Order: sequence, then structure tokens, then C-alpha cells
Amino acid sequence: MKAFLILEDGTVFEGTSIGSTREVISEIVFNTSMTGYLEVLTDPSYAGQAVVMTYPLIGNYGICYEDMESDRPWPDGYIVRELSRIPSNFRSEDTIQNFLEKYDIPGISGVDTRALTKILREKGTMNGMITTKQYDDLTDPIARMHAYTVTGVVKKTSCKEKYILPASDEFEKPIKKVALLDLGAKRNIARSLAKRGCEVTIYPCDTTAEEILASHPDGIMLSNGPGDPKENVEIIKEIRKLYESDVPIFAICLGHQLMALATGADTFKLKYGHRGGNHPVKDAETGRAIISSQNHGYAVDPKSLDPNIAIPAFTNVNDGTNEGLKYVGKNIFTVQYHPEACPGPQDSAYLFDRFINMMGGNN
Ligand SMILES: NC(=O)CC[C@H](N)C(=O)O
Repeated sequence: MKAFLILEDGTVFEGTSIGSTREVISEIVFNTSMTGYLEVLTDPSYAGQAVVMTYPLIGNYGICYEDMESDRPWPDGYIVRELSRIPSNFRSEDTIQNFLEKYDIPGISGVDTRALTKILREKGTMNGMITTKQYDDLTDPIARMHAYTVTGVVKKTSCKEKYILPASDEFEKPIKKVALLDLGAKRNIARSLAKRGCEVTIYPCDTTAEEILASHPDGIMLSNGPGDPKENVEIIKEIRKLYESDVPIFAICLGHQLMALATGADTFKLKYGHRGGNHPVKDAETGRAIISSQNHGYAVDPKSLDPNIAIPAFTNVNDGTNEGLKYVGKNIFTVQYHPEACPGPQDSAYLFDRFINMMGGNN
């Protein structure tokens, strides 16, 4: 069946419908990862967005449920150049087509995703519509696209009840207990800690700081998550209380942004964000640049930082934007990118070890 991708600026791409045939409006963002499409699809930070995959062939190694980064796919739409219909992989359990259909996610294939990405890069992220309906007049769909904003997505993607991920089997008892605030967390954050001997208690996003602190964790992790960081007014208040405690904190992506907002700094929306597996970041502590996995549309404004509270500790080598902070006089550091990888390079996995050392290491 024919499908159309209509952008807010009136550009129309024609292609073939994949997944659900439902009409959807969402924010259109592009991801440049060459592999890891399932991890991208199941990253909760894409809730409210339709993802354009710039790599031209998607689905060739199928769907391996074990590789999912959450319980389900989260983007509201999926845009590809070519969808592989016959996955070739002994681990594969399903196809993208079935996977999208099962979760009622509309998509479109046959789109010149590189031309589309150039538009998004030049004009900035915009809203768009995926539809199987042919509109003769775009006035109404464009008005609806203008009115769309990503909202309420942290609550939607966070777990509903707290649960525990035990330390990996090779540890007789956990070396540390970590409380993870799930703002729409990717699984590999908790897994990266469990693999290093931590018992991780995962809390829903509306958990109070008092409840978390009452469990006396050795450290607190704030996860990644979808949407505009500033929308999370109540969560920011709780994070302020966590900042004021003396518990070591490590935060990733949305968690990093919320800690910055909780301590008086500001965030802003990037023109088209960073989403992919090849973003170079310099770690001021080691002086080294690593290649990172990224998925963010907002960033902390370094001009808004009070140097008595937080100082830039990680910087994007491509565009100089802030990629992480170190908090003065506190055992707190935060990153805008993804040390948990999945998808993407694992160069920054050492940050989980840095966090464990901050909690007192293996003793
Ligand atoms: N991966 C994330 O945590 C993303 C954070 C935030 N939603 C942003 O787009 O900037």
C-alpha cells in the first residue's frame, strides 16, 4: 500500500506503508547508526518521535528479542529507505514488518532518507505525518502538525512498579546497591551495573527522593528518557533533594539534563540533535576523545552553569556542545551520551567503573 511522509514545511515523500497503516503525527528525527536498529526501536527516548534511519538497508538481521532495550518499540513512526523482507540470522525470531504491526506502529519505506535527513539538518527537526491517505490540500494536516508537541512521555515509558535486577551470578553478594530512577530507561544501564556486581533497584519516575534515600543506596543512577527535559517539573524537585544528599550520583542523558535543571542551569533544543553511533566526545578527566552512542535533541547550555555548582567535563568534538558535567564538591557526574551503548560503541563503558569507584569501589 502507498504511504506518504508529509513534513511540516509541506515537503511530501511517497513510499510504501510498513507496519501499521494508522495515520500518525510526530517529531521527525534521524539516526545515523549503521547497525542496532532494534536497540534504536526499543529505546524509550524515541517516544513521541518518528525515526528516520539513514542507513539504507534495515531489518537484514531480523528481530532478536534478547537485544531489546525495553519491553516494546517506542517511536511513533519508522522511516526507512529499504526494508529487508528476508532476515538472515540464526538468532532472528521475527521481521521488522511483523514487529511494527504487532505494536501498531506506522512506518514508510522507499523514502530517500538521505535527502530527508539533509532537509532536517538544514531546516532543523520538524514535525511530520505518516499516512496512507492522499491529501489534495495540505492545509489541515500541516495545521495539525504545527500543533503537535511531544508530551507526557516520561510517565508513559517509565516502569509502573519498582523491581530489582540482582548482581550477576559470578558475584556471591552484591558489591554495591544502586537505586536507578527509571525516566524511560534503556535496559543496558541496569545490566551494565549488574554485570559489575551491583544490585540495582529500579524505581518508577514518580518515586519521591525520600523513598529512594530511605533504602540507603550506595549510589543513585538517573536514566535516559524521552521528551523535553523542562516538562518534568515534579521529578526535577525530587532530583534537587537527591543532589542535596551525599549519595554518589551518575546520570545519563535525560537524567543529566534534569540534574542540571535541578541545580539552576538551563537546557535548550538543538537544531537537529545527535542520534547515532559515531559521535566523538572528549572526557576532560582523561584528556581522551571516545566515540559515543547518542540520542538527544536537547542539551545543557554551558553559559547557564554556575561554576561553583557544576563544570563541563565532557564536550562534543564535532560541534562543541556540552556532553557532561562534574558537580563541584559532590560525588556527582553526568553525561549527555550513552555509556550503556546498545546500539553503538562501548568506548565509554568505563564510566560505570568510575561510578563504582565513586561509591567506594569493591569494598
Ligand atoms: N536519550 C535521552 O535521554 C534523551 C533526552 C531528551 N529527551 C533529549 O532528547 O535530549
